[in-house]
Amino acid sequence: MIRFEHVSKRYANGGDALKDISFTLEAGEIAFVTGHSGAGKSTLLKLIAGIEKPSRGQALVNGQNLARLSRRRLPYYRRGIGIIFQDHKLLPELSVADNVALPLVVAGHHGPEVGRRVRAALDKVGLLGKERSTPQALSGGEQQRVGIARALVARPPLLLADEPTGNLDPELSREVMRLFRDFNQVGVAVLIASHDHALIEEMDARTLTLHAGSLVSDV
Ligand SMILES: Nc1ncnc2c1ncn2[C@@H]1O[C@H](COP(=O)(O)OP(=O)(O)OP(=O)(O)O)[C@@H](O)[C@H]1O
Repeated sequence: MIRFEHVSKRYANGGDALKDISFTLEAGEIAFVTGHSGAGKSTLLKLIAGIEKPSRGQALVNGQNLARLSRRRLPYYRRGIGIIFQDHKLLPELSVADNVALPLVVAGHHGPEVGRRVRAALDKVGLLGKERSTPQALSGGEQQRVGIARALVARPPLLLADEPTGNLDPELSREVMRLFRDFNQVGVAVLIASHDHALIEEMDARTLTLHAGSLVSDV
């Protein structure tokens, strides 16, 4: 699913955010990316999401060479990736159901199939019955679960999560992690950037550790 070979990233006005990173993530695998603030976690996810381009090395994701990803192809490439943000980025003026439906609508789906898939995604995260609510009417944990439903509604084979539990208490964090495990168990590859060591230990999953842009351990 992901193959990085000697990948480096230097921002135009900065130093090396990533240095000579090599790793693979197989289809259906789950792994954490950890490291202190500024270690390069978000940069790694941004490369995979096609938000930034690698400066050196070869990065392949879902069969796409990221250095050759054109602006025109980007929307198609992105459909293969579900992305979950710490601040979930839900649109406040839309209902929960319409927020979750967005990736399907953008991909050109319409009609009853959209409603059916939105309900199935909300059911998976335990939020059936909140379809007509607005995001503001939900708790932080519920909003995060709406973000997860939206990331997964189009059934992407790869899920990226950047500090998905940053704003949640330990119990809700565990719940979100259980959801990731469930999706992983049905074959979705999951890569989670987090600095929550307690949670990472509890999950007992593969962990890539970055330090000042270098990959210092992969266990
Ligand atoms: N757009 C940018 N332009 C220039 N430098 C950047 C940019 N984005 C990140 N950096 C730098 O790249 C390095 C890695 O940043 P990154 O955000 O990937 O780290 P992180 O591990 O995700 O940190 P945090 O846990 O604080 O989010 C940092 O030194 C940061 O200042």
